[in-house]
Amino acid sequence: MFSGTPLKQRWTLLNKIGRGGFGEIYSALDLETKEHVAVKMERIDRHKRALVLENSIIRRLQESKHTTKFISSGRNTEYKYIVMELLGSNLWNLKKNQPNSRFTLATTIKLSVEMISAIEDLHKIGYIHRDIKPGNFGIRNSRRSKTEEGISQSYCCIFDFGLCHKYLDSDGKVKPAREKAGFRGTARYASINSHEGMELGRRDDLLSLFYMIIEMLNGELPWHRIKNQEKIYHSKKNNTNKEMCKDLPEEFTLFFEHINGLKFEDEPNYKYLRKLLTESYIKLGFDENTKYDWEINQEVKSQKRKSQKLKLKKKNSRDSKQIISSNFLEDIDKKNEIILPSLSDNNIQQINEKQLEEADETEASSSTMEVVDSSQEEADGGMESNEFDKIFKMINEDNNSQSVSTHSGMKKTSCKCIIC
Ligand SMILES: Nc1ncnc2c1ncn2[C@@H]1O[C@H](COP(=O)(O)OP(=O)(O)OP(=O)(O)O)[C@@H](O)[C@H]1O
Repeated sequence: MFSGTPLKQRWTLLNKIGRGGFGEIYSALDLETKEHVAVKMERIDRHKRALVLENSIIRRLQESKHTTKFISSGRNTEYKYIVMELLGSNLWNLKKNQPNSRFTLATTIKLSVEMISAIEDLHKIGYIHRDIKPGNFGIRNSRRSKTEEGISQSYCCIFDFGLCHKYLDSDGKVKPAREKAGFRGTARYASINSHEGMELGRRDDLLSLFYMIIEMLNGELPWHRIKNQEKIYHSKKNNTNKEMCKDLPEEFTLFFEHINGLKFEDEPNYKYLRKLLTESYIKLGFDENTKYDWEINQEVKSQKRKSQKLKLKKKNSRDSKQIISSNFLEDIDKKNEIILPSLSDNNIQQINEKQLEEADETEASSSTMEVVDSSQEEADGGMESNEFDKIFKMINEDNNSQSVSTHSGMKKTSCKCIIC
């Protein structure tokens, strides 16, 4: 599909990382900075020009720390494209990888506070999103959490502005609602107003966010398995917010009540919503050091890796000692003369490194490794090491032992130690 020629002689497309209703997203290499970026493409002949709108919104949102950094845009004979900062996983994929496909309260609240700000920033420039869903929020690599100027940026970013709608007129006033506007968005997260074909306003983005929050916490929404849009609408009507919030801190009910009480033209109180969630976060005993779920998973994984490496190291060390001591005993039985491989620290290290590499590969394909208590391992290994040292010491300390190098590089040792 692509000629392989870098876009503007600068960005070489690598892999497809996303595909949506409006286009395709690729990771690409910036030949100038050597950094990876994201490129969103849309066919030039597409009659709905979502990418043009998206381009304009991303550029206007650059003041916000909750969106991707705009890098460039352009077109070739087949495609229009936007080059932007490459984010990490979207929230849908992150949630899917959690146990029971749900986030903890701490992670959900932290993300929600950021998402409220992202939505507020978009509203401030006069647009509503109309497609708030987990696939449209991405996590910024923490490495990039500061701009070149050193300004700290948000961890959670909003993207995909192809369905946005301008709700403010040129005087900054809310445009009057159309009688019938038609359904917009993704059925699972769309507000009831959208199902009823009403003009969507700022409240509707937040109502979609509310559904997202419930889904992040419960794993799924009551209409999760329903495909038919009409049936989803009825399920939303039948499932009261009270029911959905019943096991959650009361702040979630207050959150819903605030947005549900808004009229089309009303401005949501974003600050109040953030405050509600933050209060609940503090009450639950979390603080700024509380980690996101995937960061904890990462730590557990790396702990497992470390323990596994340690376990292998100990095993290798044990094996080499056993080989040496059993060879030693066999040989001295036979002829009062032994041949010891010259296992210098270096050799042992090389063998260990190789086996550790193999272990790493094995681990990459296995997700169910046991966590080993490394402190216990340390103690076990230490004891055997002493036994090993003892035998070696006996050999080395024997005044009568002589050693000569053979042509194969092995040490031929004539031994008269106390064991013999
Ligand atoms: N800047 C980015 N960095 C990393 N991944 C991205 C970026 N932009 C988009 N993606 C990935 O591509 C997916 C689709 O992107 P986007 O939602 O912008 O496309 P779309 O065609 O409008 O999709 P949809 O029709 O599903 O709304 C996202 O869910 C995300 O996983």
